[in-house]
Amino acid sequence: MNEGQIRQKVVELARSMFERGYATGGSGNLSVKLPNGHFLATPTGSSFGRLVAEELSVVDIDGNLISGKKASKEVAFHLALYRNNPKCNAVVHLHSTYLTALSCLNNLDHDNAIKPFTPYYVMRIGQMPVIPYLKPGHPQIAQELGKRAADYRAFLLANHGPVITGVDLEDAIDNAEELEETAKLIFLLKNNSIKYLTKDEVAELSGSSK
Ligand SMILES: O=C(O)[C@@H](O)C(=O)COP(=O)(O)O
Ligand SMILES: [Zn+2]
Repeated sequence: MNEGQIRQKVVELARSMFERGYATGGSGNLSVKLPNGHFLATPTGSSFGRLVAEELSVVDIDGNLISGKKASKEVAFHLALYRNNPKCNAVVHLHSTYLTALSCLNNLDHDNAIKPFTPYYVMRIGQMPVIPYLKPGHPQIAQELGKRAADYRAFLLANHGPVITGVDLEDAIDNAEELEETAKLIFLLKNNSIKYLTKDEVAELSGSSK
């Protein structure tokens, strides 16, 4: 895909997420690596439902604005993920309802916020570490994500929401949507005794990609 096609894809997929309730208002941001090594990112304050292809921000790996509107306040953490994980070619950050609700719970396991109970969580995400609460836009979020970038595909920002990566934009969005559905199941199942996957069942799935 050339840059023009990638811009159209960003607008179309972001709108689809907005229309299906994965993003609301002006919350969230996303970015994708361009063929020339720059990054296309959503402008700060933009809504996933109303992105304009020509207005998307282009930044270099150091966060310098190359063209378009001022980039998301979280662009530094997107870049930290690209810098530290060569397999990462797209990043999505959401305030999706169930993952954000999960991010507000006390006593989360900070190594893995979701104990596996469905195979697709293991295949798509594996483990999701929790990043202690920091104000949105805080530069330390980038440091915390950068340290863990090579080992995980998704992260939960405490009292804030998820950050999900992918090998391309579709992959990152599919990961995000499936992760949100997994979080929804946690709340649906909350008064029931969950049969978690056993260590052997998780091990059997861990080698398989989605
Ligand atoms: O929660 C926040 O303020 C940001 O993390 C966010 O989701 C939207 O910020 P922008 O991408 O700068 O609009
Ligand atoms: Zn946010």
